[in-house]
Parts: sequence; structure tokens; C-alpha cells
Amino acid sequence: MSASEGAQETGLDGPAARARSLTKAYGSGETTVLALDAVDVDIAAGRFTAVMGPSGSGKSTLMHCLAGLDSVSAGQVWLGSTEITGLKDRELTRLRRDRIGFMFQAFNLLPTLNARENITLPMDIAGRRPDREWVDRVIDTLALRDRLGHRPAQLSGGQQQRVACARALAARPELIFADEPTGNLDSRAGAEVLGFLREAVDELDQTVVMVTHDPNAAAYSDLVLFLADGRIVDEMPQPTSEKVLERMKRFDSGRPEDPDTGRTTDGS
Ligand SMILES: Nc1ncnc2c1ncn2[C@@H]1O[C@H](COP(=O)(O)OP(=O)(O)OP(=O)(O)O)[C@@H](O)[C@H]1O
Repeated sequence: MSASEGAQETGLDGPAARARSLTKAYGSGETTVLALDAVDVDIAAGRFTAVMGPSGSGKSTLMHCLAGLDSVSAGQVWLGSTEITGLKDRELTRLRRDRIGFMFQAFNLLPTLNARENITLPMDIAGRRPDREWVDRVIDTLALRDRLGHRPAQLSGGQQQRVACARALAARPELIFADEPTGNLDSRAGAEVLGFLREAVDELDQTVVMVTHDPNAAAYSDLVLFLADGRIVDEMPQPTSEKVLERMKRFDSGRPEDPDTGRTTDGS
């Protein structure tokens, strides 16, 4: 079987996003922080990828650079076959609007709009006519049909996050970025939202990249990428929460040594 037949069989042709030697430095001179250090990554289309790593390892920076929300210091980023590094701000804004969906920890729902209006808001702003059939499918998949007339204050946290999820899916973006999407939810509502992201991939053929600290959340993904000090240091296909937790513990025990004493910095 040729590679192209394989791609056809899985319905995939090339990664949804790609970075090569992606480098991001903040600040200058002695205070420079290298948030991403020559990262190479392929985000597989039609898959659910989780990004994990210790605090400050570069997870959010990676997501922001892949999504064109942040400029890069060096290297290249592609969304599908479009190189986004080098695009002008206006082109980037349009590309984000048309091709990417976002879900953040804060739901960013507009309080005066009802659920349906919040879901279609990005398309309304862009002057795009929603694909009714698709939006209906998203609404039913997320079990929001009987909540469409409610404003955010009349919805539970989990329902609000489902509306945010529907909003990210509504324009049928090529890629959905979720940054700690369950961070503000109790475990039941969190599990529900993760289940829906999983369904978006399995049933609706969407591509999801999720930044998380939570091994249980990462276990919903197809592949976990582990970042440390701005580099991808490991990856884990078919993760379970136990295996992810074990891997994360190795970061905790990998405390840097003091070069003078050879001891770890906590004195052990
Ligand atoms: N705007 C900024 N200005 C300066 N430094 C920054 C900025 N944003 C991030 N950094 C630094 O870049 C590094 C990576 O940050 P980033 O937010 O990507 O990490 P993270 O893995 O998402 O962390 P967390 O899990 O705590 O959210 C950190 O050292 C951080 O302090």
C-alpha cells in the first residue's frame, strides 16, 4: 500500500499543523527566557493531542505560536499547508477566525447573549453564514438543544463550557486549541467536556490540541506530548492517567543539580 493510499484510508492528508525549529524567546539580553527551544512537531489531523509538562515548560507558548496568536523568534509554523510565520497581522486574524477554534479556561461567553447567539457569534462577526446542519449536529452532540435560549448566568459551569466547546466547533475549524478547558470545572463536568472533545474527534472528525496539567484529562487524548524547558522531551501514544502520572513524576524527581555541590536544589 502506498503512503497516499494509507492517507486516504485514514481520511488524513498531512498534519493539521506543523512546526520546525520553532523558537520563542521573551525579553532580551540577560533577562531572555527561551520559552521554546527549536521545537519540531507535527499535529496529526483527526486526532486528539494533549500537551503536558511542568509549569513554565512552554505549553501555552507552543499553543499560542501554533495558533498564530504569538509571533515566533525563529523557525516556521504551518497550519495545514499554509505557512503562518511571516503572515501579516490582518492575514493571521482572518486565518484564525476562519480555520481555528479556541477553548480557554475562562469560557469568554458574552453575558447578554443566549447560548445559541454565543455559539454563532464568531461566525456572525466574520459575516459567515453558519452551516445549519453542522451547527445542529454540534448542538445535539453537546446536548445543548434545550439550553439554547438561556444566557450564561442561567447555565451551570459545565453547560457554559459546553457552549464554549460548541462555539469552538461551530465554524467547523481545521484545528481546535483548548487551554486547560476543564480547569474551572468540577470533575464530573470536566469529564463531560473531555468526553465531548473526544467525540468531536471520533464522530465529527475534528482535530484537537489540548494543554493540560491533569493526567486524567490527558488520558482522553490519542497522544501526549511532554514539554520540558521549551523542548519536546517525550511522547506517549494511547495514554492512560496512570502512565501519564508516572511520566510526570519523573519531571518532579528531575530537579536541577546545583553545579557547585552536585546536590539537587532542594538539598537532597
Ligand atoms: N509574555 C511573556 N513575557 C516573558 N516571559 C514569558 C511570557 N510568557 C511566558 N513567559 C515565560 O516563558 C516560559 C514558558 O511559559 P508558558 O506560559 O508557555 O509555560 P506553561 O508550560 O504553559 O506554564 P504553566 O503550566 O505554568 O501555564 C516561562 O518561563 C514563562 O515565564
